Amino acid sequence: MVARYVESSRLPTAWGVFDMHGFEDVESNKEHIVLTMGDVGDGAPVLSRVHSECLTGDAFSSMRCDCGPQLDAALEAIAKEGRGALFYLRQEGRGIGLLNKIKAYKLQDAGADTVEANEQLGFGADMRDYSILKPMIHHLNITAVRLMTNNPRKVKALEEHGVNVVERIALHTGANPHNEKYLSTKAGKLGHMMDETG
Ligand SMILES: Nc1nc2c(ncn2[C@@H]2O[C@H](COP(=O)(O)OP(=O)(O)OP(=O)(O)O)[C@@H](O)[C@H]2O)c(=O)[nH]1
Ligand SMILES: [Zn+2]
Repeated sequence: MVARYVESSRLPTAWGVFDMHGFEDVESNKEHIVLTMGDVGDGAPVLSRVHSECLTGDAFSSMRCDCGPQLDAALEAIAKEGRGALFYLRQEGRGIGLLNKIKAYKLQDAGADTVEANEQLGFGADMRDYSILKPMIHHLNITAVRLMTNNPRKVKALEEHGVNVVERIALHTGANPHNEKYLSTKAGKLGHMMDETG
C-alpha cells in the first residue's frame, strides 16, 4: 500500500487545537488523516490511537458499537496530555466498506453475530490492512507509542512497522444494552482484551 503525504493544517476541536495531516492512498484513492498535538517527532513515546473509520458510530452516535465514545475518549486523553497522535484510517466496517456493513447489520438484526455476518457475506472476520500506517509514521517521525486500544492486532501491526509499543492502554468506554453482543463477540472471537480495567 502506497500513501502520499498531501498537506497539513490546524484543526481546532472541542478538546483543543490539533494539527491535521492528510495522506492519500494512491492505490485505493482513500484519504487518511492523522491528528497530532505537540511535538510527536522528538523520540519520546507518543500517546496514540489507531482508529478505524465508523461513520455510524463516529458521526451518528450509533449505539451498535463503541467507536464514537472511543474516538472522543482518545482525543480527550491526547488533549489532556497536550501531546499525541490519532490515526484515522478509512477502513470502514473492518475493511468491508459502509454498504457491506449495512448488509452485515441486517444479518445481525436476524440473529448473526458480527463475525458470522461478515462470513455470510463472503468476507473474513476482519479485513483491515494496517500497512497504510507506515508512511504516516515515517512522515511524522514517530518511533515509540503508548497505544490506546484493546486490539492486539494493532499492537502487532505497529511493531511490524518498526514502532516500539512501550505500553498498551485499555480503552473501555461506550458499553450499552445495544452493543452487548458486539462487545462479547470482540472478546470471544476477535481476540480483543475486554476484561481488564482501564
Ligand atoms: N464488518 C463489521 N464492521 C463493524 C461492525 N461494527 C463495527 N464495525 C467496524 O469495526 C471497526 C472498529 O473496530 P472494532 O473491532 O470495534 O475495534 P478495534 O478498532 O479493532 O479495537 P479498539 O482499538 O480496541 O477499538 C470500524 O471500522 C467499524 O466500522 C460490524 O458489525 N461489522
Ligand atoms: Zn463503530
